[in-house]
Formats: sequence, structure tokens, C-alpha cells
Amino acid sequence: MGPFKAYLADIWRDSGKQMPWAATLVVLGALVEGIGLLAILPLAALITGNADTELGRSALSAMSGIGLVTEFSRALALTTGFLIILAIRNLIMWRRDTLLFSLGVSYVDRWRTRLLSAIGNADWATVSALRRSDFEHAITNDVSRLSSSTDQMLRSAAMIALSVVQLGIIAALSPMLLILVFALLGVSLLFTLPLMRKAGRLGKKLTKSGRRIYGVLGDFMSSQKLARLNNAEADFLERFSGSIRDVRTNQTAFMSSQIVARGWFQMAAGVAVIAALLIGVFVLNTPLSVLAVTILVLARLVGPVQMIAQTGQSLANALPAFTELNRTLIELRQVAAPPAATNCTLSDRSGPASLRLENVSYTYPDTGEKILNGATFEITAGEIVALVGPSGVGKTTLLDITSGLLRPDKGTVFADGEAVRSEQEMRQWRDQLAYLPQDPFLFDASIKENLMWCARTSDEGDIGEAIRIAAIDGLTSDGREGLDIRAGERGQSLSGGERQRICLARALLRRPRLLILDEATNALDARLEDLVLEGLRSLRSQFSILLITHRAETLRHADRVLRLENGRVLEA
Ligand SMILES: Nc1ncnc2c1ncn2[C@@H]1O[C@H](COP(=O)(O)OP(=O)(O)OP(=O)(O)O)[C@@H](O)[C@H]1O
Repeated sequence: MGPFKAYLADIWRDSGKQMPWAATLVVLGALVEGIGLLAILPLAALITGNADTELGRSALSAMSGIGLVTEFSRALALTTGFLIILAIRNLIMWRRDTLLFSLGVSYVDRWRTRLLSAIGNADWATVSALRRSDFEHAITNDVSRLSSSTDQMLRSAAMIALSVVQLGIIAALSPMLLILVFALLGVSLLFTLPLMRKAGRLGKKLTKSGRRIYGVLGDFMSSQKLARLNNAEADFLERFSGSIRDVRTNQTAFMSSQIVARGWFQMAAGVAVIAALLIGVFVLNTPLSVLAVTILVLARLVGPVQMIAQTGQSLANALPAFTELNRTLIELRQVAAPPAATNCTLSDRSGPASLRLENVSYTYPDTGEKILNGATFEITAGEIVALVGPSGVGKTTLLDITSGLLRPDKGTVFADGEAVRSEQEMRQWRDQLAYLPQDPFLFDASIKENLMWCARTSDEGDIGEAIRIAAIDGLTSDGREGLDIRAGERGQSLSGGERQRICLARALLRRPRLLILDEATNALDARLEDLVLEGLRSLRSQFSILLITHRAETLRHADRVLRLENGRVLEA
């Protein structure tokens, strides 16, 4: 019951004031439905001419009291009353169902928002170690399962209220018949329990196999080119087929258990209706109108009871997804970078920044490998410094610490002589710098939209200048669509060098005080790289530059070269 309780509490908390209003509508709907059902009794008394129930008798005598004595006037009054009840019922049901639907939809929407904002707030070390496909699976598949079970559960709550009222009516009319109905529910429940347990087991398996599919699919999509070059499409297809086979088996088993459960219910309901008829007529001498109402209630109960039972199964199937989502959320929130009070004044500065890293050490928590060990270096305002070192020595790690993405285990980052420690200080610091990572990333949008991301206030003049420095003016003014050229998914409609230059122009539009380039011009030919780096040099009154490169020719653009070796920074 643990996860179920947590799930209910979560929906309740999330819905705010809407849930009590929805509950009121659910109860009102059930009561009006019950009144509509009872209205059959006087109608039956009128039609058969035999008032065989208390309610039938009182209704007829009440009508005589107000002068309705002819059959026609009574039939008209009863039909009008019936129609009014029906109209009120429909109005309440419409409001109830739209509210329940919107509660369900908003609940799962909020789950997606919670997960995305938890990712946005979690520290970089955790986010970078997160498997993308697991997260995609959580936010699409797990949340969808939650969506359908939440919707079913809310509708079932309305059905339960309806069933309780209808059972109450039978209890008032004939308690013995109620026992029959309970026998039906008991038998149904007996068959449902093992099926619910099975649905829970299948739910856990579905979460696992679903994640595997997303993993294989993610690998497949991002390595299409590689797969084709190695003629390895068949291998992917085989792995994919294996995972979907698992999902299919689990889904089929789940569907089959639902169909079996439905079959049992229909049989149990059929037996109960016949039994109620026979026992009512031959043993209990139940009045005909009560029998009619009972059969009507029983027939109407089959649908709701079936739905309630299926909701049980669907819940058992979705609860593992809820548990998994909660686990992901808690893990991400535990590593949320805490906002801290600060009197940092970095945001007031302008002109090139100075930077100092003092005695910085860092070990990746998942591998335990110590990458930096007392690294110290300095960049003065307006200086261009190159950082070199063998592949895998820790250059990118050092940049991630410089930009505040990773927090050093020991040591301090100083910007303009001020220590940058808290997340708030790091955020202010990141506003001052532009960091171009090794893989240039572009959105599937126009070049202009890509350029203006994070620099919304840039005008035509700013864009023109950034384009010129990044040497993409040739691309954007060659008679094609100019800045409206679409970059394609992850920028695939452009060449590697074009992508790098657009990312550089985008970085310049942020007006950084420190520009960090992690092999950010390595896809350009030597002539273009020279042109771009010379352009950047001319802007040293605006920003300092820290760049990583493996190319010896690039080093001549730097004022100083530093070498990273054994976790320390040395003058080269
Ligand atoms: N998120 C991570 N978790 C664990 N280890 C990591 C992580 N990122 C990098 N590493 C490891 O840290 C070491 C340094 O990596 P880093 O990317 O900083 O090197 P680099 O000097 O920039 O290499 P290159 O020149 O090849 O880009 C490598 O051994 C790498 O495997």
C-alpha cells in the first residue's frame, strides 16, 4: 500500500483546491443519478396500476393532493420531473468529467515540469552522468502510464460513488437483494486480486524493458552515420527487435489478464442477475417494481465494477512507474545546487575579466579518478591563454571548473580577484563568460534564432558584427535564405566548421568578459581559423580568452601557453 498511498497523497497535494470541488461534484452526480433511478418507482406504479412500494404509493397520493388525478396529468408530471432530473444530472456530469479530466492532465504535466526543472537545478556532475534515454523514457513512457492510470482512477472514484448510492437504494428497497449484489462483488474481487498482483509484476518488467528500448533507440539515432559506414544496421535492428519483443510479451500478458478479468466479471454479473430474478420472484416475493429497479441497478453496475477492477490493474501496472519517477526526482533534488546568500558584485563589472584558479583538485565521483591535483593558474584581464596537454589529461574538466559547472573538491576559483563559491556566485560568473564546448550544438531552427538564443536583445548591428568576427558572413549572404537558413536537427544541415562558427557568433552576442574555447575552431581550415582568431584578438579590450587546442599553429595566437600535466598546470 506504500506507493499507492504516496501516489494518492501526491495527486491530492498537487490538485490544490480543485479536489474538494471535484469530490463534491462526484457525490452530487451520484445522488442525482440515484434520484433518477427512484423516479422509476412511481412511474412503474402508474403504468402497472399497482403501487407496490411505499415510494410509489406516496408519490401517487402526493400527486392527488395537488389535483393531478387523471393518468395523463400524472404521466406528464412524472415525465417532466424525470427530464428535469436528467438535465441536472447531465450538467453535473459534464462539469464533473471535464474537471476530473483536467485534474489528471495537469497532474502529469506537472510531473514533466518537476522532472525538467529538477534536471535544470541539479548539479552538472549528476546531469552529465545521467543516461539520456533513461530520462527520456521517464518523461514520456513512465509519465504516460501514470497519465492513463490517474485518469482511470479519477473516473473510477466517480463510479464508486455512483455504485454506493445505487447499492444504498437496493438496500432500502430489499436488503436481501443487496446481499446478492455483495456476493457478486465478493466473487469478482476474489478473481481480481491475483490478476492485480500479476499486473504489478508486469508493470515493473515494462519499466525495465521500456528503458532498454529507449536506450537502443537513442544509440541507433545518434550513430546512424557510424552504423551505415560499418554496415552495422542489422546489428542495431537485432538489439532493437530483442527489446521490443520483451515489451510486447509483457504488454500482451497485461492485456490478456485484463481480458480474462473482464470475462469473469461478465459471467459473475450474468449469474447474479439471473439469481436475483429467480430468488426475488420465487423466494422473497419481491414486488415487481423493486425487481425492475434491482435488475436495472445490477445491469448498470456491471460497467462501473468492471472499470473499478480494471483501474486496480492499471494502477498496479503504473505504480512501479510512479516509484521510479519519484526515485529519479528525489535523486535529482538531492543534488540540486543550493542557492546561497551572497554579496558578490560580479554582475556590475564590464571589460575583460581576470581569472585565477588556486590549488584546485577534482575527482569524478562515479569513477573515483583524481583528475586535478592542486592546479593553479592565472589569466590577467585581456590576456589570451592557451591550455595544452595530452588527450584525457583533464583540460575540459578544468574548464568545467572554471565556468562553475563542476565544483572543485578543494581549491578556489577567483574572478576579478573575488572568490566564486556559491551557486549564486557561479551563476553570476557564468553570465560573464561564454563557453564553447567541443561539440557545437545548434537547435533545429533558423540561424538567426540560434544566434539570438540567450541574447534576445541583440539588434541587427550586433548580429552583423558577431557574424563578421565569426566569419559566417559568407554563408549568410550567399544568395540563399541568409539568416533564415535552417540548421536541421542538431545542426546537421550545416558543415562542422559552419556549426562551430555559428556557435562562436552566438557566444559573442552574449558580450562575454571571458571567452572559453574548448577546441572550438578545430573544424576550420588553417586560413579560416587564423581569420577568426585574429578577429577575436582585436576584441581583447572586451574579453579575455582561455582556449584549448591540440594544433601547434593555433598557439601563435596566444599570449601564453599553459600545459596540464599530472593534475597540475605548468607554464609551457
Ligand atoms: N563525467 C565523467 N565521469 C567520469 N569520468 C570522466 C567524466 N568526464 C571525463 N572523465 C574522465 O576524466 C578524464 C579527463 O577528461 P577530460 O575530458 O577533462 O580530458 P581532456 O584533457 O579534455 O581530453 P581531450 O583532449 O581528449 O578532450 C578522462 O579520463 C575522462 O575519461
